[in-house]
This record gives sequence, structure tokens and C-alpha cells, in this order.
Amino acid sequence: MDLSVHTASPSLPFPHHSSLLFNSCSHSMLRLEYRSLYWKPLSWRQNRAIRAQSPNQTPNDGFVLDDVPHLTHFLPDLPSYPNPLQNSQAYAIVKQTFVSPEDVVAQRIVVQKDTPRGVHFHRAGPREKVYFKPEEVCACIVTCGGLCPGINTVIREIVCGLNYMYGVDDILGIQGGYRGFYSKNTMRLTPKVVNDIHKRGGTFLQTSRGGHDTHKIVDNIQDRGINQVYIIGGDGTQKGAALIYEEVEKRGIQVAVAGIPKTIDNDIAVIDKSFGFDTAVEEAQRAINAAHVEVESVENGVGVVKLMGRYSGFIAMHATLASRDVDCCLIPESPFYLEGQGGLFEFIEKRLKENGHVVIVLAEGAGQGYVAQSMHAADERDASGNRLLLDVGLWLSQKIKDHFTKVQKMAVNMKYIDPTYMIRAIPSNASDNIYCTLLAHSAVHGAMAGYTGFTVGPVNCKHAYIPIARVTERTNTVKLTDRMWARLLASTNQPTFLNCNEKLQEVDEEINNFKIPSI
Ligand SMILES: Nc1ncnc2c1ncn2[C@@H]1O[C@H](COP(=O)(O)OP(=O)(O)O)[C@@H](O)[C@H]1O
Ligand SMILES: O=P(O)(O)OC[C@H]1O[C@](O)(COP(=O)(O)O)[C@@H](O)[C@@H]1O
Ligand SMILES: [Mg+2]
Repeated sequence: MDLSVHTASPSLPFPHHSSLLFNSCSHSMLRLEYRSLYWKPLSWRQNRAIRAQSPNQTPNDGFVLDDVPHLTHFLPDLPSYPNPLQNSQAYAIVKQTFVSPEDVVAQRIVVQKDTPRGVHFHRAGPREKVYFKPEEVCACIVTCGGLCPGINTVIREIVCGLNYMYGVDDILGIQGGYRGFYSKNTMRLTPKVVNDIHKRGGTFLQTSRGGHDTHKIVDNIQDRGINQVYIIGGDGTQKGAALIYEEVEKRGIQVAVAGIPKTIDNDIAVIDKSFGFDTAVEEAQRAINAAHVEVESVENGVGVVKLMGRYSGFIAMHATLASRDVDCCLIPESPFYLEGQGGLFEFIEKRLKENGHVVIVLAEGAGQGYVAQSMHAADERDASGNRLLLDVGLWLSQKIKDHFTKVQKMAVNMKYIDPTYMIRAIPSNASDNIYCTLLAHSAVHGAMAGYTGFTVGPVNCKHAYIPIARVTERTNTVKLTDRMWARLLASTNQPTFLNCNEKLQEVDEEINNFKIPSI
């Protein structure tokens, strides 16, 4: 084993001032490096793939710290100040106001006795020291990508959190997404301005797709004297945030970049779930219920409800599990077929004979291959490069109607409901509102503490600071081999559309290797 220790002065506290790192691709080749402010720091990129070890841990317990960048990594002389929260009334009787830098959150919590401890992230929350004087902070907030219930709550809580907890007054709203940095005027955000916005759907700041120009954005950040950037958005937005952080680091300017993950599809990796998802699942019940009422009231009623979910069928899966009125759920991750034994038509016929009606919920990304084939559609994309989806709901409704009228000589009463934008446009429910507050506070504490290039989010119910690349490197999809999908199949008793294990394995591999098509 090649074990070379670069320096040995482990008296500095772990982690961002220093950490003992096991730089290793395999357990047989370990290289120990001591990272400190007073020695050449490793960049967060180097650090990402590195196995980190705190001094009192044995090298073999497999502890990995997925560290986030800190402003001091590229501005080593940056002064720090006592956190003003120590004088805050709100936190006056809290047992432990500040999160210890040694507190980490484990990515995997179901482990076996002898398995390595695995990947950990810094626990989110206020730190004893901050790297900004409140009166010198000029923060900005931007929202990008598609809508999602709760965006306004996050905006509100960032503004109120910065102001009430840290005494920050200078907060700007960037309007219309990334392009707003260089093409629109900013708006001043105060607790008064944002007081009621959480009661409305959408985004108070407006949003857009496309228009990410890293240089122009960072030029603008510099010109306006902005030193904290809060970026609310999905996978595309977070990729853009990583580029902004990298440019900021290159220019060596004191700007903290914090990402708050947003997507109604729940397709962001690492975090437990995204805000607005619960609200969406709840609202989807109304559409499913309407479909059920309609089809129950007629002869041979077939209800089709299309829900959002471009690459991930989480909304459809959870809405189905919650409803119990759904006979069959179709998601992008689980290929289906229409005709023949074990196919959808056979199942619909069976349910119609048994119950007189059937309700199908499908995610918008399901069966896209079929629709494209039948329409000879071109591969169209939106301004951000996301593939524009074809209406699988309409396609499926037509296919079912044609099959039963022409082939089975049996008239069906088709009711197709597309509530997608109605679901996305509502304000967040109570639990999402609380979740949004925690995300906003975590982001504010992280930026004030000098962390940058990070995303916040709950990992096993504990909020953590996660390197942006971690959440963008893959898409969170429904794993057909996990128990949740099995629970759904057991609940609806629908066909699996997989007639042998070999096929299941193929699908699983495809899904595990799944990547969003590059733009
Ligand atoms: N790979 C990327 N690099 C830089 N910016 C990106 C990237 N992908 C998307 N963006 C920008 O992020 C913003 C939102 O992306 P989009 O995919 O529309 O929504 P979401 O962030 O919700 O996934 C857009 O302004 C887009 O230009
Ligand atoms: O029509 P729009 O506004 O481009 O959005 C449609 C898409 O946005 C989504 O809600 C996801 O959006 P994001 O990637 O921005 O989170 C998808 O479910 C849907 O396909
Ligand atoms: Mg996206």
C-alpha cells in the first residue's frame, strides 16, 4: 500500500479549515493528504472524488466526505466574524445554536455491520463563524426552469431569513431567470415586499428557459456588487449554477453561490424529494377522482389522466398509490405494450368486464417512443435543450378507443384529463411550505458561513450541503427493482409488462445508465 502523508499537523479543526483525506481510487492504493488553509488547499473538484477521513477514524472504515467548496479555498485571507445569530432572540434558548463542522449526514442509512461507512455530506445549518458582515452583503435571488409549487415560499424565506436572522438589507430579485441578469432591471426585495407571496402559485420573480450565458451573468454579478447568489431551479439550473460558481472562483471574487433544487418531477438525485412534489401528488388526486367519478357513471368508462414527469414517473407512481382508484399506472421507466397477452388492452378488457370502468394514470414521458413512431415527429427541444414531449395521453386515448371499437366491437366511453399545468401552478401545501422554509434557511446559513457551489436538500431527513455536481450527474428515476414500484404493482394488480427476469434486468440496466440526452 502506497501511504504517503504530505504533512502531519492535525491540530486544526475538521473540516473546511483542514481535513485528512484518503485520496484513493481503490482500497489498495491510499494516499493521505493533509489539507489546510496554511498549506496548499485542494480544490473542491479534486476533493469530490477523494475519500476523506477525520483524524480519529481508522483508514478502513470507508468514511467518505463529499465536501463542498468554501470561499477560503480560493480566498485564503478572507476574514471571519462571529455569527450574529448568537445574539438572536429566536435562537436564545436553543441547546446548540451552531452546527458543528464535524456534523455530517450519511447518504446511506441502511447498512450492514461490516460495510464501509460510505458517502457523507456536511450537515446544513448556522456556523459559529460567518464570512460576511451583514451590512456588506448584497444578495440576489433568481428562479429558472419550469414552475413548481413552493417557489414563492423559498423566495420569501430567503429574504426574511437573511433579514431577520442576519440583518441583511440589500437583497435583489433577478427577474425572468438566468437571462434576467443581463437583460432586465433588478427589483428590491424586503420582508414587506415578499410578505404574501407564498400564498400564490408560480414565481414572483418570473422564470425562463435557455439564456444561460456564464460570462455575462458573472460580469453582471460583479458590476452590481452582488456577493451572495441564490439560485432556485432544477437540474439544468443547477448545472448553470455550477458554471457560475466555477467562473466566480476563476475570477477570485467573494461571491457565494447557493443552489436550491426545484422540480415538480422529483428527478433530482441525492435529496429525499423536491419541494412541491407532495403538493403535486395531492392536487393530482383531484384529477384522478374526477376521472373516477366520470367513468363510474357511464358504461365501459375509460379514464386517462396525464401527469407531469418527463423522465421520472414519481408523481404518477405516488398519485396512484395515494388514490386507490387507479387501475393502471404507466411511467417512463417501465416500458409497456398494448396488444397481446399481458398487454394493456387485455388488462383494460378484463377490468371493464369485472368493474365496468377503468382509470389509467400516465406520466407524460411514458411511451414517447410509440407516439413519436406514430406521428413521425421530429426531435424538438425547448430553449434549455429539453426534449419537447408529445402528448402520450391523447395518443393512448385514441389507441384505446380504436382498439375497442374496431377490434373488440365494444364501445368505450373515453374521458381524458390533462391537469398538468393546473397542478404545477398552485401554491404549496402546508408541509411543502415548511420544507421550503428549511431549504431557504439552510441556503442562507451556508452562504453566510462562506460555503459556495453547493446545493441544499434533505438527505435521509437531515438537511445537508451537497456539491452541485452530485445532484446533476444523474437523474433520479423510479427504480423498478425497488420496493416502491412493487408496492404499486401489488396495489393496482396491473400487468408488469415484463414477462421474464431477463427483460427486467435489461430495463434496470437501461434505467441505471439513464442520462438526460445532451443538448
Ligand atoms: N447544461 C447547462 N449548462 C448551463 N445552463 C444550463 C444547462 N442546462 C440548462 N441550463 C439553464 O438553466 C435554466 C433552466 O434549465 P431548464 O432545463 O429549463 O429547467 P430546470 O432547471 O428546471 O431543469 C435555463 O436558463 C438554462 O439555460
Ligand atoms: O411547458 P414547460 O413550461 O416548458 O414545462 C414542461 C415541463 O416542465 C416540467 O414540469 C419539469 O420542469 P423542470 O425541468 O423545469 O423542473 C416537466 O414535468 C414538463 O415536461
Ligand atoms: Mg429539468
